[in-house]
Amino acid sequence: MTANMHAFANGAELAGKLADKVAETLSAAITVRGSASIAVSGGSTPKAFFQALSSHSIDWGKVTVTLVDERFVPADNPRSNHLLVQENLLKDKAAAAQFLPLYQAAASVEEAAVIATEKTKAIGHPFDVAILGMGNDGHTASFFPGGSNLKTALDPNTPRGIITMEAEGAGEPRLTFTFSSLQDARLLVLHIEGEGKKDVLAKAEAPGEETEMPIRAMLRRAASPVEIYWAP
Ligand SMILES: O=C(O)[C@H](O)[C@@H](O)[C@H](O)[C@H](O)COP(=O)(O)O
Repeated sequence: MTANMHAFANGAELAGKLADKVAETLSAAITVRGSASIAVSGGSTPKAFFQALSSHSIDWGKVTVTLVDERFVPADNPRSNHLLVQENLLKDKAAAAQFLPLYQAAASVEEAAVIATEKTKAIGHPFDVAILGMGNDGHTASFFPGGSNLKTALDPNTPRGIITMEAEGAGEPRLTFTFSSLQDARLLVLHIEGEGKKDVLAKAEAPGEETEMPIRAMLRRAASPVEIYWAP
C-alpha cells in the first residue's frame, strides 16, 4: 500500500493538525454509522496530540477509545498507556468518550489477552482511526524485533484481536492488537517526531526483513494508506 508524508514545522503544529484530522474523521463516522472508534498508541510522542484532540467539540459520547497496545500493568502504574490516555486525552470534551482498556486483572498476560479480545469485539471493525507510533528499533504497536509472538502478530491470517508479546526491548509483557486488527483502519496514522525517527523510517522504507523492523509490515502491506505525520 502507499504511505503519505505530512511534515510540519514543529510538534505543536503537528498536534493541532492531526487533532483536526482525527476529529473530522470521528465526526464523519458518527454521521454515517452513529458511532466511531479510535485506537491510540502510548509512549512519549502522542501527549500534545492527545491534549489537542481532547478539546475538540465532537459527540464524544458516541466515540470508543482503546489502545493499540498496553504494558501488562494496572492503570495506576506510571508505565500504563491507560494512565497516559486518562491523563492526556480522556479529559475536557473527550472525558465523555467510552474507554476500553486492554489490561485486565487476570492471573496471566495470556488470560488477559483472551479477555481483552472478547471485550474489544464490541468495538467492531475496522477502526475508524488507528494512531501508530514507532520505536527506534522499528517496532510499532508491540510488534518488537525478536518478539515472542511476532510472526503471529504480523501474519495477515491471524484473527483480529489482542495477543501477548514479550521482547527484550519491551519491558513488561505486552498486550497488543494484531496487524490484522489495525491495518485496515479507515484513517491509519503513523505519528513520529524528531530527525532520529525520520532516519529510522528511511531505513524501514529500504529493503529488509519485516521481522527486523516490524513497521515494514504496515508500510508494505496495510490495506489502508499509511498517513505519516512527522515534525522535527
Ligand atoms: O506502548 C508503547 O510504548 C507504544 O505503543 C509504542 O509502540 C510506542 O508508540 C513506540 O515505542 C514509540 O514510543 P515513543 O513515542 O516514546 O518514541
